[in-house]
Amino acid sequence: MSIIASNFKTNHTRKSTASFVKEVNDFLVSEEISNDVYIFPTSTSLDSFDTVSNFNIGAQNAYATQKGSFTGEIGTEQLEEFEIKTILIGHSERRHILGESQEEIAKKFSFYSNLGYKIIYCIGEPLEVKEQGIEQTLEYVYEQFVGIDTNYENLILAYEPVWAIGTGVTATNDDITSVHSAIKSKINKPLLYGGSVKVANVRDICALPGVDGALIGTASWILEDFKQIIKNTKDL
Ligand SMILES: O=C[C@H](O)COP(=O)(O)O
Repeated sequence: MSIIASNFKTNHTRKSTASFVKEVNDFLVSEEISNDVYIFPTSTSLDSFDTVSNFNIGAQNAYATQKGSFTGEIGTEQLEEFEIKTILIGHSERRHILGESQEEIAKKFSFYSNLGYKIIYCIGEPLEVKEQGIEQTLEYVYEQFVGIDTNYENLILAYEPVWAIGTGVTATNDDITSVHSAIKSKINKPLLYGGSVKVANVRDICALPGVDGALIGTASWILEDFKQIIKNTKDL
């Protein structure tokens, strides 16, 4: 069954997040949707939300600590206040804009997996690598598994080609299936696709072999679009 996840990135306020989450929850109930749905709000919008069991709220990021002197970061003390047990790790914006190294990412993965968190772990290649071909792409992607326990039971993977994120350029079905089938042949975990997924293409993408759902940014920030995305994949 398709997994649908929304990464709010640096969008929505505490107030708009609360109403968004409530609307999505009501929608899942009224439409009797049993797919797993996730929303990753900003850290400032985390809260104790009242949600059905297949709807989870997660953190976009947190430091590998319970608490301490890590200015600007949050740790498990802040997450546990709201019973958050789900986290995104390895997102390309943290790798490429915020400069997180594979070593730091692996440390974070190890910390949160030891605590049993559900981890959505992101991988994906930049354009210059994609242009070198599928072998180089896979080589690059496999490097992003260094230090990562891919047998971890609470792991979901998300393949997000950097060149497709927020650009409106979705990977072709062939691009997606070739990378997904290669990853799937090595790692037996749910694998989401992310990168310019929207209402118009989510169903086709989620129906591809080796695709277990979608991690969505831009299109998921609009409530009506996110609800439609969930509806379009209800039976997949
Ligand atoms: O985490 C989500 C991805 O970065 C995809 O973002 P996008 O849907 O805006 O391309």
